[in-house]
Amino acid sequence: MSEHVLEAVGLHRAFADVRAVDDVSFTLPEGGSLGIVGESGSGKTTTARIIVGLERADAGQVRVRGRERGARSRGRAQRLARAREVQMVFQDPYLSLDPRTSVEDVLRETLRLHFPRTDHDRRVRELLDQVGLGTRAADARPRQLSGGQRQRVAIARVLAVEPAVLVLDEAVAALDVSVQAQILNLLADIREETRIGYLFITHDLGVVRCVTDEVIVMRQGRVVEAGPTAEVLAAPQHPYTRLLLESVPRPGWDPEAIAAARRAL
Ligand SMILES: Nc1ncnc2c1ncn2[C@@H]1O[C@H](COP(=O)(O)OP(=O)(O)OP(=O)(O)O)[C@@H](O)[C@H]1O
Repeated sequence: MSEHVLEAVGLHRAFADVRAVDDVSFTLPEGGSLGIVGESGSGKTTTARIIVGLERADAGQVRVRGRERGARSRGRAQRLARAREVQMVFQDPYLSLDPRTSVEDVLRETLRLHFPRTDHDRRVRELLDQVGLGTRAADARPRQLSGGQRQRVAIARVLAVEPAVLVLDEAVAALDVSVQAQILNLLADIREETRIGYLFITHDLGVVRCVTDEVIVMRQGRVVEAGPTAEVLAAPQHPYTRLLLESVPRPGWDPEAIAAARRAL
């Protein structure tokens, strides 16, 4: 068995004449956390969507625990098994939560689908507990919850599937800074407990610093720098990474300042 829970090898994806993803490779160790950073349009989301299976690659391979992730799965059992390999948390959980379904029912639906023969009462309580939602939240509908609570529900739902890898695409970008910190702490705790591997897609170097062990920096579809997060942030080798670091107005980035600085690069 591979020591890497996730491997991306030579991924390519073009849209017309735009090379959105241009020979991207990386590995994620079991229980590890890898950040993908880069400014808007650098290819982060397309890479994430290929990993999850929402987008096809023109070339390259994605392997989970050493097994190639096929393009299409036939049959229900295969589709469910594939879903258990990689799950995704999006920026806005509101869009992916049904407004009429209570938190508890969201979790029950997922558990029924993936684990029809287990005790769901206990597991629902465990999941709520794991994401720091009280039993009172169990009956709530999404609109009755704050943004941070909704993101906790989205995280509980993906944990219910017990995935090998969690892809988080700007998962805290829409939240207030103090709530961001709570969710990032929660994700760090969950990683320690579950050993699920994280792939963090973000434009925010603060997030990368907080929750990743390794980072890759993308520019125009290519990986321009890769390494341990602490090293890359402390001593960036590529001018583009240095530029990204210099253009960080806390707590996030100002895309216009980056664009202006890039033109001067
Ligand atoms: N479905 C699509 N059709 C055409 N072009 C696309 C499509 N998806 C992405 N692109 C293009 O591919 C490039 C990479 O986009 P991508 O969304 O992956 O970058 P990103 O780094 O995630 O940016 P952002 O942070 O803004 O989401 C961009 O030039 C984008 O316009």
